[in-house]
Amino acid sequence: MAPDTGIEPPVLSLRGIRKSFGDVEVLRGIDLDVRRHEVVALIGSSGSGKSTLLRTANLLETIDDGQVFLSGTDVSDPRVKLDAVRARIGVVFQHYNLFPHLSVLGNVTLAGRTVHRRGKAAAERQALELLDQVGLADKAREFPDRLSGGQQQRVAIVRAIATDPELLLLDEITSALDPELVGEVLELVRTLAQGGSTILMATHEMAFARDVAHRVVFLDGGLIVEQGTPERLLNHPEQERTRKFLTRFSGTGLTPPA
Ligand SMILES: Nc1ncnc2c1ncn2[C@@H]1O[C@H](COP(=O)(O)OP(=O)(O)OP(=O)(O)O)[C@@H](O)[C@H]1O
Repeated sequence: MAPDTGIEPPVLSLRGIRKSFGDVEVLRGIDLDVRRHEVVALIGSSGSGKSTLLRTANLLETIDDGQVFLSGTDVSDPRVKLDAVRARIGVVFQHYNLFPHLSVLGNVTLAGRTVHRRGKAAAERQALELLDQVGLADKAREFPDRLSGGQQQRVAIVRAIATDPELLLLDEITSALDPELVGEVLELVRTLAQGGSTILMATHEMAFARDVAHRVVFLDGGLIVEQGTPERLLNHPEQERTRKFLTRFSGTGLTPPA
């Protein structure tokens, strides 16, 4: 689905975000918009601040300076209730973080019940529908430790979308998976992207970013160095730093940049 043309405010708008840990300034003034139905891939070296950026978007990390707007509302205003903001954003982390003492159905149902105060029966019905759509209905009564990593991560994604979030933040969601399990998780993200979800994802999967993202953003030294369509940025980077990063990446033999 094509991104919104710009009449509505962006779903996410980061303005002048700065964040330090001790003496180290990890984000040094980040401006970034994500429009409705847009899929934005955040790339950069390990330690460049991708996760920190995602965490500031969800207000899991306090910011030192700047503002975070969600659909036009300044949610970094201290008077805004954090839970209400987080309920509007789905987050999936590298490690699936499923509740081990709850079944798959329990994990997915809990999200709908907590955020939307849905009744148990309605939440379970919706959870089962979602699990069915991703081919995991037969795992509904299982506990997470009986599932493969790929299946657990797909459940984590279903849990994140069970609340109908305005924005999905995906933080290196395939990094902890065995290579043979990566495909099934990426396939689910591709389906969500094609269905019009608004997604900001930190990823090392360049081929996937090229395929699925509308825009790729290269982060380095706490700044956005360059951004553009996947084709432009990955094939014809304008900045020396982007070129170096992509060359280094291709040198690993993992995910060729072009
Ligand atoms: N809670 C924290 N306390 C102190 N330093 C932190 C904290 N979180 C992150 N950092 C530091 O901030 C920098 C950026 O980390 P971040 O995890 O955002 O990078 P990243 O680009 O996501 O890396 P990776 O690709 O390895 O996940 C790193 O130097 C990291 O050590």
